[in-house]
Amino acid sequence: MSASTPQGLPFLKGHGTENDFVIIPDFDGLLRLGPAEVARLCDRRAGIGGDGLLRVVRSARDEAAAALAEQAEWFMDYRNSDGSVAEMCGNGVRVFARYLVHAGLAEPGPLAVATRAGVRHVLVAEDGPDGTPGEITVDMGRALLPGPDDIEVAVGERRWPARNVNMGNPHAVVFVADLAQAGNLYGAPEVSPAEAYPQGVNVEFVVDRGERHVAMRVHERGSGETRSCGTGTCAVAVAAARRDGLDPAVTGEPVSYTVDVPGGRLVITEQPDGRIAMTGPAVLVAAGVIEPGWL
Ligand SMILES: N[C@@H](CCC[C@H](N)C(=O)O)C(=O)O
Repeated sequence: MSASTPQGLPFLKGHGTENDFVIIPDFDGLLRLGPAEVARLCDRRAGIGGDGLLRVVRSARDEAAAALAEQAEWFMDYRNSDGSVAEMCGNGVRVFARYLVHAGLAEPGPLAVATRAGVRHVLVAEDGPDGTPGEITVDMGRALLPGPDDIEVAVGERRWPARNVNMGNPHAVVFVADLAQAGNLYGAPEVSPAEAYPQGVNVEFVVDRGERHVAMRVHERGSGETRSCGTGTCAVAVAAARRDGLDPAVTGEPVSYTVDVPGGRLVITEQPDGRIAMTGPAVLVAAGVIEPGWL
């Protein structure tokens, strides 16, 4: 038995600040989606198209999440568009929560989602009276700021020092004078020392827009340049706060940054206990059926 029907495999398409995903409901974990199948589905010309894929499966039905099943009924099996697996996706988890509510699998309000980085607690706001979808806030956990201190990112002849921030997945955050300095980002920026990121890295380029307000571009591991990265915005907010001499653990006061991305805006708040809340939109745009036999 598979998640396919005789008519084909149901899918949806959604995005969070234009970081877009193919959503595959596979509640009982019956599908075998390897890297090649994921890359085909995410192909923007020959497939559905997306920066990544979200497989919706009961935690108890996937060995990667079975241990979390008591805490979170649903597991977000996230893959990058090249088919690689990543620990966490901040925009993806908002879209995932939107799907659960849309499908009647969860109510608006608090909701737990299992991810490879652990359980994430999500708050889905009620839709507005005019039907405008409510924003979604995610407790993204704590940032780790591991060494080394000598990380450098290079694009062409330009080099910058970078901050290593781990949000469950790895990030290198670079402050630049102008976002255009990152170039076309058709290829991955060079990051050194390579040993700092044995599994690859997401790279954020950041400029200041105002007080506690920054803008960024991102080159994502496994997906290339995208129009947003939720975990990246959290990494950027923490790196910007430390650069600005702000640490909620020291002051006892939460610190918020507005982070603009090419696809929209996210608000990131770090609490004195180090937990980071990300608030932003999530949109479902289409639903359909993949032709039987195509995949
Ligand atoms: N777009 C995501 C991050 C997706 C995973 C990333 N490409 C990685 O490989 O770590 C987000 O919104 O956080």
